[in-house]
Amino acid sequence: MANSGQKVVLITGCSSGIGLRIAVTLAKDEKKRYHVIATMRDLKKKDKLVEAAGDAYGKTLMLLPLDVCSDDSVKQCINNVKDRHIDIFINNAGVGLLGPVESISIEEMKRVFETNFFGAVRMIKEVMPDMKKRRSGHIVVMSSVMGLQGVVFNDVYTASKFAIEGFCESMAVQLMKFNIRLSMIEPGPVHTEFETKMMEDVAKMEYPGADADTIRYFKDVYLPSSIDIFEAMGQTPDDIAKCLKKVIESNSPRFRNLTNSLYTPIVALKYADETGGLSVNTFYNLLFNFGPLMHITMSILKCLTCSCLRRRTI
Ligand SMILES: NC(=O)C1=CN([C@@H]2O[C@H](COP(=O)(O)OP(=O)(O)OC[C@H]3O[C@@H](n4cnc5c(N)ncnc54)[C@H](OP(=O)(O)O)[C@@H]3O)[C@@H](O)[C@H]2O)C=CC1
Ligand SMILES: CC1=C(/C=C/C(C)=C/C=C/C(C)=C/C=O)C(C)(C)CCC1
Repeated sequence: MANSGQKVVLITGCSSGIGLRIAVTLAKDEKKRYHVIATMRDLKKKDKLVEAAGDAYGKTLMLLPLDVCSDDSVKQCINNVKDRHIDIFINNAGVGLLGPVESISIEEMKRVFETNFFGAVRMIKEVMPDMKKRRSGHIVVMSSVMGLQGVVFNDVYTASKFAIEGFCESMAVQLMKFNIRLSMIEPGPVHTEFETKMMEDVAKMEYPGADADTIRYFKDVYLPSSIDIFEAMGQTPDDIAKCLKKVIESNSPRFRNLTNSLYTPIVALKYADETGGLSVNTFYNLLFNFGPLMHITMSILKCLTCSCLRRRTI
């Protein structure tokens, strides 16, 4: 149970990746300011989290089952929280989807929206009324850089993150009247199971309905560039957890939070040209004209940021 003075934080999708690291980081806060309720849809997957939490498990961290796609599961979980009192709600659960749209069934697309959009909305609907009554609370939504800028062959995933961005942009104004903060975290590539799961799905893909050229652009042009970008720009779940901790500990939390400054110029393109031509053309050139150069550019970038050159000059 939370001590008086401790903030109750509920997080979705804590079986792996970013959610797991956020749960552990907050539960291990040196001043013990947080009582963390880490949730996952299948408690059989708890071992990694429990191990990473160490001594904090059972003290500042507890577990509850929660599937964001189920009304019953969401209600039951929130009803199991003492007085339904949640100070900080972190909506992290999410799934990816990659590939030519022609090859993806509408059912698969709906699953992505069910989790990334309706899952988040279902959670917010459940926790928000109690926050409104108390005139306090902070809702943090794990969006993505793909909630701000579309990325080729990520069409449906991008759409699901744009949807939640639009929802939050509208909600933030109303919530401010109730003294409830709303923040979004917008990471670029992060090394988690998200990446592994998508690559496994891609390896299994047979691309029904897609023509040979589209498959070639996806497999031989997009995928190698994407792997280069993950290698050069990829952050760790710990980077994201630290960024989120700063956001929840700020006196005036930012609404939008890009975690990787290397993405700022990419996102800025659409605001620099209201016709949208600049961003579409730049992305086209980056992928189809400079794609092969991407590997070299990213290797140089990686080298510069890993500080090996700087170390050698000392
Ligand atoms: N990795 C990346 O490059 C980026 C990720 N993000 C976002 O970060 C968030 C976390 O992803 P990440 O940690 O990378 O990926 P992981 O795949 O490691 O983690 C996703 C988590 O979401 C959970 N989840 C999926 N569906 C449900 C559901 N219906 N109910 C409850 N939990 C569910 C998974 O649980 P289970 O184990 O049961 O499947 C898992 O715990 C996502 O919202 C993602 O879109 C944003 C930008 C970049
Ligand atoms: C920037 C960029 C690319 C790829 C971006 C990627 C791969 C982003 C991944 C973001 C993730 C994984 C977000 C998760 O929510 C391209 C299209 C290769 C070429 C053009 C420039």
